[in-house]
Amino acid sequence: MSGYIQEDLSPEELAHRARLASSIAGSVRDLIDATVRTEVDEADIDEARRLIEAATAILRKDQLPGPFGIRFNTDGTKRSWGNAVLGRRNPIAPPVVLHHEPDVSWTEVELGAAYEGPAGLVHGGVLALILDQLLGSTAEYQQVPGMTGTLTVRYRKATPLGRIRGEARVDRVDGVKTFVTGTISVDGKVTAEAEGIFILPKWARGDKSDVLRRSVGEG
Ligand SMILES: CCCCCCCC/C=C\CCCCCCCC(=O)SCCNC(=O)CCNC(=O)[C@H](O)C(C)(C)COP(=O)(O)OP(=O)(O)OC[C@H]1O[C@@H](n2cnc3c(N)ncnc32)[C@H](O)[C@@H]1OP(=O)(O)O
Repeated sequence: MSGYIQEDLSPEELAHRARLASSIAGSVRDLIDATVRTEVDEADIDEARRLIEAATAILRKDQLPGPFGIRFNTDGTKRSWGNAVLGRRNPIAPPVVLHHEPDVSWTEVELGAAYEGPAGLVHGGVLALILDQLLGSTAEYQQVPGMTGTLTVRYRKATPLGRIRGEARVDRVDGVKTFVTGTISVDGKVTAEAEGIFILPKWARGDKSDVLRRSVGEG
C-alpha cells in the first residue's frame, strides 16, 4: 500500500524534525484560534493576510508531492505527522497525544474555539474524529489493528469546549475484527460513548501485518 514509508533517521535527526514540526504547527494552530476570535479592523486583516501569504510562500519553496503518509523508522517508531487527529505537523489536529497502558489507552486534550459546534460546545463530528483515532490506536497498540469499519457514537450530554478526557479499551477480538469501546468525559462525567469495529483489511493480512505490527507508538 503506497504512503507507508520506511526510513532510517538517527535519534538526533528525528528529535530535530519533531521539534520543527511541533513548532510550526503550534504557530499555525495559534493563528487559527486568533483568526476565529479576531475583532480587528479591515486594515489589520489586510496586513495579517499579507504576512500569512508571505509565510505560505516560504513553506511552498520545498514541499512533499502529496500527503505526509505514515513513516516507519528503523528504531521501531512510527510517524503519522499529517494525521488529522495526532499529526505533529498538522495544525488542524488538536493535536491529541495518546497514552497507552496495558488495559486502557487515554488522552487529555484542550479543545478551543476552532472545534465549536453548538455555542460553547464541542462539535459532535470532532468528538467522533477523536474517538475514531483513539479507539483505532487502542486496537493498534494491542496488536489487533484495523481500519474503521463501523463507529457508533452516543452523545449523552453536551461537551463544553475546554479540557476533555478520552479513554478506550479493546472489548473483544473476533477473527479480523476488533471491537473497541471508549468514552469522552469532562470533569469525571461521561459526555459521549462509542463503540468501534476495526477490521484488518484484506491487503494487510498475512505477512504484511507482521511488518506493520512491529512499529510501536508515535514518534
Ligand atoms: C498490522 C497491520 C496493520 C494494518 C493497517 C490497518 C490500517 C490501520 C492504520 C492505522 C490504525 C490506527 C488509526 C486508526 C484510526 C483511524 C482509522 C480510519 O480513519 S480508517 C478510515 C476509515 N475507514 C475506511 O476507509 C474503511 C473503508 N472500508 C474498507 O476498507 C473495507 O470495507 C474494510 C477493511 C472495513 C473491510 O473490508 P475487507 O474486504 O478487508 O473485509 P471483509 O473480508 O469483507 O470482512 C471481514 C469481516 O468484517 C466484516 N465487515 C466488513 N465491513 C464491515 C463494516 N463496515 N463494519 C462492520 N463489520 C464489517 C465482514 O462481515 C467480515 O466479518 P466475518 O469475518 O464474516 O464475521
